[in-house]
Amino acid sequence: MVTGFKMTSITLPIQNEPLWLCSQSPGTSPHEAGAPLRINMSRMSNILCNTLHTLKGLPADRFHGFFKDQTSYIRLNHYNPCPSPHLALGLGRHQDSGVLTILNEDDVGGLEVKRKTDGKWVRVKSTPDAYIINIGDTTQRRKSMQVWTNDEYESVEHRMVVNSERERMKLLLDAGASA
Ligand SMILES: O=C(O)CCC(=O)C(=O)O
Ligand SMILES: [Fe+2]
Repeated sequence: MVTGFKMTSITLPIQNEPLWLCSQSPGTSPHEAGAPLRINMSRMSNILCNTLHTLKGLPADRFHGFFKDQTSYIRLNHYNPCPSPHLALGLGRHQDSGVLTILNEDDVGGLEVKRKTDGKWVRVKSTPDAYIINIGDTTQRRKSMQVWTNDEYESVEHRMVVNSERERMKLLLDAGASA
């Protein structure tokens, strides 16, 4: 049994004006701290959807109506250091649901994707100022990027490997279409 490892995830729905991310700087209200981030990531997912569709020859606004009552979330994942990283995963293998997920890789690292050609797990390199875009899988059928593009964009299986010494914080945006 692995003891002393904990992964915590906080989820903030975008649509319903819920909780705000806590501000770390004294004197800044949570509202001021959270708003720019939330809006920018939400806008980024719209721009990305349009771009991905345009690249495939689809009209950019083809799916706008699908986001009328969007089910998007911002998530904050926190992974404690794990004393036995070879015995535990921060997050097991999965494909993201929904339309797409936006995240970035920090210098702690640990995100791995399963390469389709040989089934090997490959570590994602940390690239400053770059974002990773995960294509949503088919579990929600009509509401995933893979289905919308007729499998032209395929979702990838991924997992999180933990670090023995350093904690890891990860901010993600899960873009989801109307329920
Ligand atoms: O924390 C990460 O780097 C990835 C987490 C992830 O894949 C997820 O929450 O869906
Ligand atoms: Fe994921």
